[in-house]
Amino acid sequence: MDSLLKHMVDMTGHRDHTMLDVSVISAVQELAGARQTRVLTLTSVRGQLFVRPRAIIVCGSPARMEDHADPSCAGDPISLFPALAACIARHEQSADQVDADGNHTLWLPIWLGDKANTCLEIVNPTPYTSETIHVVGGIVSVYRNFQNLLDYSERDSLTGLLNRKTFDDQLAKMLQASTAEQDALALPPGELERRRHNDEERQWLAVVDVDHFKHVNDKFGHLYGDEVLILIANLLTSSFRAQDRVFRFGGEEFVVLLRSTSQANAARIIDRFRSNVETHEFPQVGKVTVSIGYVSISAYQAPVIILGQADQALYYAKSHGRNKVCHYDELVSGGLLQLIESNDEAEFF
Ligand SMILES: Nc1nc2c(ncn2[C@@H]2O[C@H](COP(=O)(O)OP(=O)(O)OP(=O)(O)O)[C@@H](O)[C@H]2O)c(=O)[nH]1
Repeated sequence: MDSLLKHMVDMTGHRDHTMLDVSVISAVQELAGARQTRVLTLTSVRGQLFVRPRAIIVCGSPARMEDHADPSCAGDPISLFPALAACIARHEQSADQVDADGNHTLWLPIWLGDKANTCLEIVNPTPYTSETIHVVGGIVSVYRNFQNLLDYSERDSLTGLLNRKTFDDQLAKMLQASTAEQDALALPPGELERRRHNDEERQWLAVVDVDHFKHVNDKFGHLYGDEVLILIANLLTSSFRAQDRVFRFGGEEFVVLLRSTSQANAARIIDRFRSNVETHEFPQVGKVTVSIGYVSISAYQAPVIILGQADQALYYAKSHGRNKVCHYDELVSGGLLQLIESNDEAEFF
């Protein structure tokens, strides 16, 4: 019981999804005496569910997060896990299976309403006792409640998108990934960006701002204004990939982090979203447009500089007709904007 309490205190002491994952699999591993425990992410891509491990603990080793060579890959199709697929389809609390080697696998989806984005997977050479299932079930309930709380603090209450607080963490993670790539190639700072060609994959940041939104509020009232923001949030979520991240920055401004794509693709994907908004019929309000500024993310630039560059491109779009997408680097190389220097002083603006 002491051990259970210790794990509960540890799990509920975190304010971060990664640490919570590590903590929950450590607890389950020890209390179930399992051979291996994993946290799986369940992602829906165009109606198909995919399974991707995000944390793992193997008996005798510490828990660790799973690294993925291709962050844009959603994982394996759920059809490779037939027992889990049936469990999700029937909205059940657990599924189990014994494989040819006699290993028992137990899956416990974490249901939040009618969606399960996370699942625990426990593998054991022997069947689970009812006491083990009972204890693990209790941990899963605490995990679910705590995930719910973390989600609540990370999301904007109007649109359900990630909020500004979460943006700082996510951008830092993307910059770290970019730095790791540079370090792996043993290149001096900035060299990776210099060597890149237009068709190479990079990370991107786009700032999206609704055009003449004040006019929407003034003419139709705040409730219709709010509805426009919710519908634009839905268009953002459906226009970008599950691996990209969409944030509401406040007011009528949104930020998108696009993972690993070429310049041509980034331009195409971002313009497709702009066009999706332009062609959407907003109830009562009719037509609404957005302006967008975007920039590639460089590991050696401060977040404030990256945001400042995307903002400059956005303001260029606003002052040149709106309903436009502008690429910061293109504006600079075309002599239409001045380069923002990434020196230490600039960070303080
Ligand atoms: N309904 C609603 N309005 C909001 C919210 N947050 C900010 N606003 C309004 O958004 C409007 C933003 O107006 P401006 O900054 O002048 O920008 P704009 O009218 O979109 O003009 P441009 O950006 O130049 O195209 C203001 O009227 C704010 O009151 C919100 O959560 N809901």
